[in-house]
This record gives sequence, C-alpha cells and structure tokens, in this order.
Amino acid sequence: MRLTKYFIPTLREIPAEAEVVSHKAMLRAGMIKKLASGIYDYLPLGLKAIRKAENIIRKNMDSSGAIEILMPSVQPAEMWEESGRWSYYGKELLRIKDRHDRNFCFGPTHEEVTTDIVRSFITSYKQLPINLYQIQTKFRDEVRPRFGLMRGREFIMKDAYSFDVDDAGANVSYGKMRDAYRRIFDDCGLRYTMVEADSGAIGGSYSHEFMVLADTGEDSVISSDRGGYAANLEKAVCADNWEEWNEVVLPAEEKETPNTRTVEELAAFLGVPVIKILKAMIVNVDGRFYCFLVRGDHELNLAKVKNFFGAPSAELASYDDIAEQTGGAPAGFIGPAGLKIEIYADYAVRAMKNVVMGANIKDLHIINANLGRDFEVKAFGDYRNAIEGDTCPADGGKYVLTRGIEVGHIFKLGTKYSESMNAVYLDREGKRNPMIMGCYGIGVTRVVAASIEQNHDEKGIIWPVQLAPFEVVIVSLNPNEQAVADLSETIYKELSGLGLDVMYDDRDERAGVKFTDAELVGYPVRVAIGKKSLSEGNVEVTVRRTGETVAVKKEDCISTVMEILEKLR
Ligand SMILES: O=C(C[C@@H]1CCCCN1)Cn1cnc2cc(Cl)c(F)cc2c1=O
Ligand SMILES: [Mg+2]
Repeated sequence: MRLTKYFIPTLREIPAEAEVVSHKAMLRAGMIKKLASGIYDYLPLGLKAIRKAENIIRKNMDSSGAIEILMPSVQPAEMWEESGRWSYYGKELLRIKDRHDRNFCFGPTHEEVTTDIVRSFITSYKQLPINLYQIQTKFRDEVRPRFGLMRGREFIMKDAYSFDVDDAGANVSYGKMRDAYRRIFDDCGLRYTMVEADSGAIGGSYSHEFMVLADTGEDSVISSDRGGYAANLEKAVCADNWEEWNEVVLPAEEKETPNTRTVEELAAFLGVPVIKILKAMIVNVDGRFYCFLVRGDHELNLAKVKNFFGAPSAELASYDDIAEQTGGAPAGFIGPAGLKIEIYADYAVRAMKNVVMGANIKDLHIINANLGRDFEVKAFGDYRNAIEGDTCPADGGKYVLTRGIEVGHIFKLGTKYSESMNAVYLDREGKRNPMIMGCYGIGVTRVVAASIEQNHDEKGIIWPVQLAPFEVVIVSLNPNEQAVADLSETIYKELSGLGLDVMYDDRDERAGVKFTDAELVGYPVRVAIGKKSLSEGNVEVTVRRTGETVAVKKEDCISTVMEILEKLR
C-alpha cells in the first residue's frame, strides 16, 4: 500500500480520556476513532488487525469442526422471554422497539438465537454433536465503558455454541474448544494462561477463562507457584487450614470507639493488629439479607456468596438496608451479636480468639469477643478472596496474584437453554432428551487491544507479526531522488509480490517523521532506502522489537526481510 494513497490519521497529542497503553496507542496510531462512549470506528489499520485476529480464529474454529454461521444483531424479545432472561437483565441489555412497537434487543450474546436454530432443524441424536459459531458485533450497555476496545459497549465477539446428546459428549466438545482456544491464542502470539472461572449468571456447571497476562488487566488471577492451579480471583479456592489462636479466652468488654469508620482506623484506635478485627458485612442476596464475617485482613468474595446460595446476584446491602437489619448500626459498627438474620463466616474466623467486633451501636465495639460465648455462626465456608501467600489446596504451593485481560471464556452450559426453549432430540429408543450445551466466547476487538498491552514501548506498538496490519514498511529517505524512488518501488513490488502486507511510506516527509510514525504504528520490519543505498548498494533493515538495524546489500534485501519475519513468528 502507498501511504500517500492510504488513510492513517496518526495523532501527535494523546486524548486525555485514554488511560491504558493500548487505548492511547490505538488512538495515536490512527487505528480507531471514538464515535460515542464505548463505541469506536475501526479505521483501516485497526480493521486490518481485527481481520487478522478473526482469520486466525476462523481457521482454528473450522479445523475443530465448528461450523460458521451469522446471526442477526437485533433479536426479538419473545426469544428472551422463553429463556426467562428478558426481565433478568437490567440496563446492560440494550432494548429497542421497532415501528410496530414490538420489543427487540441488540444482541449481547446469542444463546437463545442459536438454540432456536438448532431446535428448528435438529431432532435426532444422529445429527449431534454440532458446534455453530459466528464472528459478530455485540452490544452490552456497560455502565462505565473505558480503556478503548478493552471494555467497549459495542465490540466484535466470536461466539460458539455446542450441542451434545449427553454430558460425556459435552465434555468432548468443551475439550475441543479448549484446545482450539490454545491454538488461537498461540497463533495470535499472545502470552496467556487458562484459569478456572466463575460461571456467572448463565449457570452451567463450570467454565474457564483465557487471560492475557498484563499489569493493566482488569481481572485478578490467582495461581500456585507450583503450577498446579490457576483461577480467576472470583473463583480461587481458599484452604480451611487454620490453627486455633493459642490465646487465653478473656472477658468481653464494651469500648467507646468514636468515628472509627474503617478497619485500619479501628485497629489504630484500639492499638490492635487488623487481623484481630472481625469484619461483618450485611449482604443482599437476591433480596434476602445475611451477615457474613471475615477476618480483618481478608475481603469478602461476593461471587462465592452468590454461588453458595446459587443466586443470580449478591451485593453489599445499602446503608438503609444495613440500618434496618442491624437496628440502626451504621457501617463500620456492625457485629454478629443480636442480629435476626443468619450469620455465615469464612473458615479463618473459626480460629480467631478475643476479637474486636461491632456492637451494632454507633461508636461502640466489643473487644475480646469469642465465638460461642459472644456470637454464633450458622456455618463456616470459603467466602473470602484468596491473597498472595495463601497455601494452594490443590498442590501445596503458595498463591501468587497477577493481573490479566480476559480474552476468552468457555462455559459448560448444561440444559439451561435447551430445557427452557425445548431444544430436544430423539435418542436411539425414540425418547426425547434435552441437548447438553456449551458456549464459547472470544473478544476479537479485545484480543487486538490485549496484544498491544503485551507488545509496546514508549514509542508505540510493537506488533507481533501474526496480527500486524502491515508486516513491512518501506521508507524512502529521499523521495525526490528518482533513483531512490525507483529502488523503493522495486523492493516494494517484490515484497508485495511475495504475499506480504507492505506499507510504502512514499510521503514527501523528512526521515525523522517517517521513522517516528513507523515506530508508532509498530510495523515489525522497516526497510530504509536512501542515497547510501545507491552509493554503497545497501539498504537498512530495522527490527521494531529489538531496535536492531543491519545494512543489507540491496540484492539480499528480500531474503533478509523474509528470514527476519520467519524468526519473528
Ligand atoms: O455471554 C455470556 C456467556 C457466553 C460468553 C461466550 C459466548 C456466548 N455467551 C454471559 N453474558 C455476559 N454478559 C451479558 C450481558 C447482557 Cl446485557 C446479557 F443480556 C447477557 C449476558 C450474558 O449472557
Ligand atoms: Mg467472561
């Protein structure tokens, strides 16, 4: 492509709203343009990277036996009423009305639509298993879209749905997708890890996420330093391996603790370590209230609370609900004594002695409170967030916390949709059975952003060859010298002839401007052609990732570039 005939609106200034590297880099390199909050134009460079990611995904999905389809973005509400999800989702679901005032939504996902296709045409076990997938635009009305394509409201997803006759078959389908995802992210040149994940509201028995390791990732990953376990923090299991504190049980006494709103303030005021404090939270689980206790240095894990009750949601209670459930105690002074609601505690609480707990009265705490004498617990469980240094119950290693960007999520779905929407098949004995489903997503636009998060420096993007919009940029240093232009054209045509995506920067610009743009846009290989190329017969080949430049005889330019690109793959 000739740059004078192309469209790469690079920016000198970074818009203030861009917080993370990939967002800044994609704006500066002229890959995207914001149309509205969380909604972006994919400009030529951005689209080429997205298309390369899509083709890697398509190649591996097809070779896994999945079959590509394309479903509508606009979905009728009736389908979501059948699955019971129309009323379940809140504002995140973009609901629209057509001219006849009928209800539709802009699809955030396509379980219902795919299940409708399968139930309409597949009726026998002989037609199963089947895996249908699409690569398509989704819309989820995030309350706070940010980080550019990392958390957009409109985004491109590959979503696949598998249908099997039984659980064993569904496990095979799940395994095929897991292996396909590994090939996809390897082929994209991403460093990632697969982690056990919370299945969230869509139910189903288990799920795994594929996390691109990056410090700017929004997700927290807990993994054992022995490599035997990795999970999203929402899901990471905590061992119940606490030694009872060997302290003499002391008499409890009330203590005035004015204005000690936080655990740290309370600990400092009383001169005790945070670990001695019993944190009590009132949790609203789908409208029912419970009190959960965790040790002062731990955090309550609401995903674990939600899953414990099998509820669609679990949130910290509002101030008003706290006051109502505790007889008026403000947050920071809540305790388990004298509550009417059920009390659950994390395993670590069972080992505590002589703790500080809220008295459910403003500015008052009780010190040296002890389980059994001063408060009761209905049941102990794993309700806290794992932390670094915890012992891994799976392999005895120590937990390490890292951050990740979720680029893929695969779910064992079960019969949630096939039962509610009657997607059944006749088995050998002619008996009707619901199909066992799985669903599998990849955030295509997020893959591109994640790749930049993992591959950049202060000058801009360092594209892995696999996703690079253009693999090579030819920079003519003296475009007005006919001989330089001729040599540049020759090399440009030869490299393009080999099937590479080559950008030819034929602008009448200074070398510095061309070099800076080449580094910003992130072409893996740069070929610079100038007067020296004529006098000494050399061209300069630069590798973006290492910054290393070599002088190459112009007749060896093509083979050198091809070798470098092969090594980079
Ligand atoms: O999408 C999934 C599960 C899998 C992920 C892989 C591809 C197939 N679906 C979970 N999920 C997430 N956010 C949603 C947001 C809205 Cl507004 C909604 F109405 C539904 C969903 C929803 O179901
Ligand atoms: Mg997910």
